[in-house]
Amino acid sequence: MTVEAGNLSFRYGDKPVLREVSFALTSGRFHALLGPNGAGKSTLFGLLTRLLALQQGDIRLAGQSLRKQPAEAMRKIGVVFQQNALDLDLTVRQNLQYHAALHGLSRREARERGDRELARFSLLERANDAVRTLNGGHRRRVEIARALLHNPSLLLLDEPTVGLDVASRKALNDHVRTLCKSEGLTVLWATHLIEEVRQDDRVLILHQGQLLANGDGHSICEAEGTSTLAETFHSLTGAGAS
Ligand SMILES: Nc1ncnc2c1ncn2[C@@H]1O[C@H](COP(=O)(O)OP(=O)(O)OP(=O)(O)O)[C@@H](O)[C@H]1O
Repeated sequence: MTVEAGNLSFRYGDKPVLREVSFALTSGRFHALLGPNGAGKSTLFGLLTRLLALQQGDIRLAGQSLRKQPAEAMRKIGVVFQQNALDLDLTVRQNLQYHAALHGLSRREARERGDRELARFSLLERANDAVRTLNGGHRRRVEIARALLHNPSLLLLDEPTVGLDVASRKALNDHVRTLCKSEGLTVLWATHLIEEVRQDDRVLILHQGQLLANGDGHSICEAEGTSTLAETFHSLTGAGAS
């Protein structure tokens, strides 16, 4: 699904947090939204998911304006927020069923789709376990499975690897990339960690509310005269390079 954001500006009170941010996401591609802490990534996610009301500019999902046809546009989105949003005392399957019911899926559909997603994440055997008994990496997988239950065509993930160890971070990142390829999903993955971004990704670099770079990693490096994205990120934001 295509996403077009035009001229987005946002302020909390009199504090500007996003400044005239414009970008387009290509259907079926993995996009990394890279920015240091406080860059405005979560605020941008808030606008994309309508948790925050647009103040200036517009967002079009598959050509539909969030200002004019919000409900229709929102149905195509799956979201994984930075904070855990699972009920720890419910089982994995109950969490999925609850979410599916919110999206109007029948019990049978919910069960079928839930099990399909869990199988894809190698978690089917944990379906009847309380989420509390899962490790952090598995909980995040359940959150992604849940976000995919209603067959969205855009998956938004806001720093989904926070709190995970290096191996789990890499596994989750690889998994979402595989999904992107196999399902034709459009993905926007927000992170402040350069190691989660690849040179051939579409990359958006956000710093202090401004989009400083937007394009495929190679072209961004070429434009900056650097050889790696880590160097580019460091030279643009002063962060991220070791
Ligand atoms: N509700 C709020 N009220 C006032 N300021 C806020 C609010 N939420 C965020 N901010 C400020 O807006 C700026 C952008 O925050 P945001 O959370 O969007 O950035 P981020 O890139 O997601 O960073 P992080 O990775 O730390 O969450 C920060 O300076 C933050 O302190």
